[in-house]
Amino acid sequence: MANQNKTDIGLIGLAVMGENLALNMESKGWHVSVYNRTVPGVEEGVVDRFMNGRAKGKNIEGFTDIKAFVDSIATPRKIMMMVRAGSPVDELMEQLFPLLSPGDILIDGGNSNYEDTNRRVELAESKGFLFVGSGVSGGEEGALNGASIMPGGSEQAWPEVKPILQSIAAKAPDGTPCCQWVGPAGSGHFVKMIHNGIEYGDMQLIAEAYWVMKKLLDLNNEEMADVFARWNEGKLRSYLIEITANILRHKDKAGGYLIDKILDAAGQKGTGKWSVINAMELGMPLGLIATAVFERSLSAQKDLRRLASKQFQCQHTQPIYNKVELVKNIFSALYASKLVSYAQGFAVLQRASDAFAWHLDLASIARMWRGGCIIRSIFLNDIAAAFEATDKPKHLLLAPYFKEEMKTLLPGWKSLVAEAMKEELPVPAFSSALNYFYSLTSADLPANLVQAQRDYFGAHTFERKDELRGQFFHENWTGHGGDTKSGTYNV
Ligand SMILES: NC(=O)C1=CN([C@@H]2O[C@H](COP(=O)(O)OP(=O)(O)OC[C@H]3O[C@@H](n4cnc5c(N)ncnc54)[C@H](OP(=O)(O)O)[C@@H]3O)[C@@H](O)[C@H]2O)C=CC1
Ligand SMILES: O=C(CO)[C@H](O)[C@H](O)COP(=O)(O)O
Repeated sequence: MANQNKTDIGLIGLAVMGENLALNMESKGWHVSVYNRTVPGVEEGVVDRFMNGRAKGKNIEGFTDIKAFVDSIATPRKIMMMVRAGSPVDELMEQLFPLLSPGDILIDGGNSNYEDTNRRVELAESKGFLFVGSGVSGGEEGALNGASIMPGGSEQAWPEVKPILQSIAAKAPDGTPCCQWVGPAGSGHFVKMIHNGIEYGDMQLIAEAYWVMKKLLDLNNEEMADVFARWNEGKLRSYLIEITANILRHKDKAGGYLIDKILDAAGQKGTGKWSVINAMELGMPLGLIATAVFERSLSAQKDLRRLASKQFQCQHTQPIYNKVELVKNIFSALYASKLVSYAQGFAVLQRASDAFAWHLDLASIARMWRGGCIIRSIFLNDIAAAFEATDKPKHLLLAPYFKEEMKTLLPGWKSLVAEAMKEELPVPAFSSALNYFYSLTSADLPANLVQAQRDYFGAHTFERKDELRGQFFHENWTGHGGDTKSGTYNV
């Protein structure tokens, strides 16, 4: 009786994601309470605008008082927060704690840092509540019609939240919901962070493909849109390739193409940077995503680039390339580099899973990303299949299918990078991926010299090829050093 007339779920934060998720939930038959803070003179009337606008006539209750909002929800309460990541989540939790009952569930659907989520899961559980840190991807459209949802944290909460979260998730082509339990603590947000890092990589790679077509082939926007649209029918079929074709065709209200009027200074909200920081912490190479992050940073230094461009005139020859052949090579560079990026990203997930005992199911993660999210693409099926194989690959690029793909793509890929370098045209992600591939496939690397240098100046020791691994040696390189060695730990 206590739950009579109460709502099924509460949602806090009526910005683009929260508003659309609330409507999505309602459309799946859930009775929803919504709340947004009111900041006098700054942020007023958000709830009223929603309730009198898109939520009008729907099974949604709006609240501006947080206690009334909490009281309106059936217990155990499920409250999803879709607010700006960082301190707003902590502030909200502090406001909510005194209003909750034991067993209530908080879901953070924002792009929170996974270490914050680790802490919040512990804090909420210490107070008798459950906490789910869930990545949500899909932007405005996904939030409304089906997102990819990556929940982790208090596992006890999963049976309670599963029906709602899976109902609002996208469905993969085989009908499975793109929402499965990821693992404990902040694992859901870690997975979302790597998803976003891969998103950065995909976007940079597509941007480089666009740039080569524009600068070396002199293709116009419609011609480039045709190429992307054609690629979207094949192995590169993906949401980002599809929207790139649409973006290139989009006309500005004032005339001309909008793409040509957008300033080339990219923004970033942190998840790409965190991916790289965490990969470094785990000792894992994530060079393609790092390159994508740094390229956004360099793009933002527009004034400096403008100045530098006047002092070093880059030498582009006239476009004399064979269009068909160059477009084929761009395809090879894009597809092969994308494979490298996903291989790097999944390797970081595996390392994090091992380091934090999360037991991540990489195939399930790949399947979850097939629908709803920004990086959804056809080739995630092949990635899932590779991780599901009985003979699990040590590295994604060593899975039989991808190994053959790389062999086919390599000639066009390296030719494209060489051509672009000669033309002084930046293709940092294509070349970062190629260098990674060359290093990965080199049994020998010049790191012997790095080790010698470290030992020469700091007695950091080295292992020898002619001795068993794990034994560390120091050489008295100058004849006047001592025998004392530095520690052999790696940080
Ligand atoms: N936009 C996107 O494509 C995606 C966003 N996300 C994540 O979802 C979350 C919501 O994103 P989005 O909808 O884009 O909007 P924003 O990231 O702009 O977040 C705005 C919301 O946060 C609320 N907020 C900000 N500060 C506070 C605070 N101190 N206390 C309470 N509420 C606060 C705002 O309330 P107010 O209106 O009062 O300012 C508003 O409801 C973010 O974590 C974002 O990273 C995830 C996937 C995709
Ligand atoms: O999470 C997302 C999609 O999955 C967001 O769109 C993401 O915040 C975009 O990141 P950035 O602003 O750093 O480009």
